[in-house]
Amino acid sequence: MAREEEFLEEDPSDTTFPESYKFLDEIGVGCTGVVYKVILCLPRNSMLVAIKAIDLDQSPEDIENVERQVLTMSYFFHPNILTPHYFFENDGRRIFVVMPFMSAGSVRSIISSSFPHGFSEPCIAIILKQTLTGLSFLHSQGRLHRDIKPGKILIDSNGSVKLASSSLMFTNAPGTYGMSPLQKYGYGLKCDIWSFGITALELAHGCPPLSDDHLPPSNLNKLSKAFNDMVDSCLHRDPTKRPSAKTLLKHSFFKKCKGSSFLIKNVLRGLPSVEERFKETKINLLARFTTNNNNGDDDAEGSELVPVYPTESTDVQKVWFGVFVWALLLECPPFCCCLIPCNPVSLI
Ligand SMILES: Nc1ncnc2c1ncn2[C@@H]1O[C@H](COP(=O)(O)OP(=O)(O)OP(=O)(O)O)[C@@H](O)[C@H]1O
Repeated sequence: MAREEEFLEEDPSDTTFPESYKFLDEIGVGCTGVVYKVILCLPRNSMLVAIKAIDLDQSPEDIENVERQVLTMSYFFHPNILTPHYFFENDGRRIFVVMPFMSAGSVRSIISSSFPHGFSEPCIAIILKQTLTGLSFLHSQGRLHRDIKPGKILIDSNGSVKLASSSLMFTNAPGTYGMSPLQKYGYGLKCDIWSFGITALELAHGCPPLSDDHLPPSNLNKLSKAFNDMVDSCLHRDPTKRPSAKTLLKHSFFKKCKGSSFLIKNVLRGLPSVEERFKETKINLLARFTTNNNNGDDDAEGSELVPVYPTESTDVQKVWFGVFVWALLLECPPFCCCLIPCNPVSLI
């Protein structure tokens, strides 16, 4: 029996005590808390897992809402969806979500550490195809993802790719931000396709279309027609004209997709561990923070240094503005159809 299946058969009550776990390292941080690499210490089945500690003080949601969302996520079983094993509350302030440990971490952290100018197209195709397969599954269940981005795409050491989520939503969830246009026009799932297109650009260039000066990277035209055409279709200004995830999977860009071994050889081999990469990110941020704090500011000396953790969330409006400027600068880029006003709601 696979170790993961053994773990799931363990008496759940044993796995919902913090004492059952040994916290090893921080491996990431999100908007709502820190993610740790952890060993489950139960005598029979010790194994590596990841635990996301959702800090309820930082979360806009109340505890019942967070628990309901995590519970919903745990019902989705698909090879390309990261399904949490368990969750439990700790001291009334944090919810620990226990999930499979994806040893290569997120695509965002891989890009930041080792691929600042993006991946080769065969690698992009492997990552995106598995992501899209997971997304297509969610959509077939009538669920929106709402947060497709490289930070939510996780890779394991065997090259398998899983889509993580903190907040899956019912397509007809009432009263939620951005939901009214979705309900009115009935194309809610297509906002995930838009985000998927932006994610594809980020994988190809190492950054989303929001760099400080908004200039497109110099290698923008080196991408194949199939890639540009695929992104183009995702970023269509009219959501009804964007393909569904299922249709997109049939796009020629994914036709000759290579296997996971190609990803292992060309991306994962030699990659620093996820904890080393996170440590490096923190050091870099602290250094940048220190420099900014001391630049021409005499009063900064002696002032208290507060380390700022990187959050991997992107400022949506900035991304859209970035795409807008890229499209203008390239005159007739493949994704010029996304020349739209920078109003998030108009895009959804
Ligand atoms: N299961 C996991 N295995 C390995 N690394 C993970 C795992 N889950 C998260 N990480 C790492 O931690 C980082 C932060 O994850 P997290 O889900 O908190 O980010 P986030 O997208 O900002 O979250 P949210 O917006 O839901 O708070 C990821 O980008 C990834 O590098």
